[in-house]
Amino acid sequence: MSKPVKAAVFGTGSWGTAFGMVLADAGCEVVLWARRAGLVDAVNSTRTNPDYLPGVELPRNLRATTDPAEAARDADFAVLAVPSQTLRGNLAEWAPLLAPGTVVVSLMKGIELGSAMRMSEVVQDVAGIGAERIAVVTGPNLAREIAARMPAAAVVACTDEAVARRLQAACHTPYFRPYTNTDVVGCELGGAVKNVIGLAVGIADGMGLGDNAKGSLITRGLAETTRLGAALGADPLTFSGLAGLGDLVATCSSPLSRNHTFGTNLGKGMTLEETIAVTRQTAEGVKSCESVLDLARRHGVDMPITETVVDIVHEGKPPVVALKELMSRSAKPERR
Ligand SMILES: NC(=O)C1=CN([C@@H]2O[C@H](COP(=O)(O)OP(=O)(O)OC[C@H]3O[C@@H](n4cnc5c(N)ncnc54)[C@H](O)[C@@H]3O)[C@@H](O)[C@H]2O)C=CC1
Ligand SMILES: O=C(CO)COP(=O)(O)O
Repeated sequence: MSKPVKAAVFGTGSWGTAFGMVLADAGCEVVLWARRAGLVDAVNSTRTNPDYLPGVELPRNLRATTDPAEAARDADFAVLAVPSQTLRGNLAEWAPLLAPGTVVVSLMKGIELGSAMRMSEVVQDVAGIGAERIAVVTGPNLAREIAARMPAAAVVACTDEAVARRLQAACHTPYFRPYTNTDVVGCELGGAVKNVIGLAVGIADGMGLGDNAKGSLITRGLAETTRLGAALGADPLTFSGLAGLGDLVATCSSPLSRNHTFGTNLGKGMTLEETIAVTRQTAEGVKSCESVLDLARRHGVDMPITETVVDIVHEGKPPVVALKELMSRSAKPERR
């Protein structure tokens, strides 16, 4: 019998834990790395993650450790599931622990502030490994639904299709259906910008603007994501797939989405401070709206919805004023 695939998951939050379950259900031996010993003890002794996925029973072939070296040892895949803005610092510690053959997998949907780098670029920069050893998992994958083993499709992207296929096999279960893609740039941008559009739709929902506004924001949000992608060399068709439209639909319709909920609270009139205070998990779009806009400006791409989100979230512009400005932009053809 062949040895089981070993996966280390760095980050025992909502998605790290839920994706660890997917890998375990697909037959991998999974080790989660967590910062806090208390959480590691809970995972190993009660087979639950009470902080992030209360009430969900974890598979037997999944355990946790606070020791990154133990997690990384002999791993076929090192899966990264920490907030995007902490990745650089975290990976500086973990990269020396990775074996030369380990494939690094990013679950993160963000753009780094300051550098405007995608997560796979940060991995390349910090770990010094080639693009053929870096993969991305993205798509409409709300962690709580996946942890309940509700059906979903996803994209596993790597410039090396053979590596994408290996990862596909490692995370394919009866309820989780991964498709391969070699357009890493498009897949990462789809995930990162959808969080920003999710904030915009949440704000509109909080303001009670209705479903036409939601449909309009999703579609025009996808248009500006596609423009950015085209400028960065992505395949525009990626954005009509799971990493683009699929993820937007899930995030923008679900009360489980942190970005959508964050936006809804702002749209209802909460201040930024109040909204942050009631948000317990990572809402990536809050920081990444600024780095996405930075990236767009570096490439001369117009992203009016993203700009509006930055104005509301970081410049304190009242949503009603921002809406008026967005609606009174000059008339344009739908495609340009
Ligand atoms: N939750 C979801 O449904 C999905 C999340 N994602 C993406 O996955 C990434 C992780 O998100 P979640 O797991 O949902 O977030 P989370 O907030 O549930 O968990 C984040 C984890 O990172 C750890 N962490 C926080 N700061 C850290 C630091 N400075 N150093 C090391 N670890 C730190 C936390 O302790 C926690 O274990 C994000 O980029 C998110 O956009 C992608 C798809 C689905
Ligand atoms: O990316 C997600 C679903 O695919 C999760 O969205 P939130 O981070 O907004 O919860």
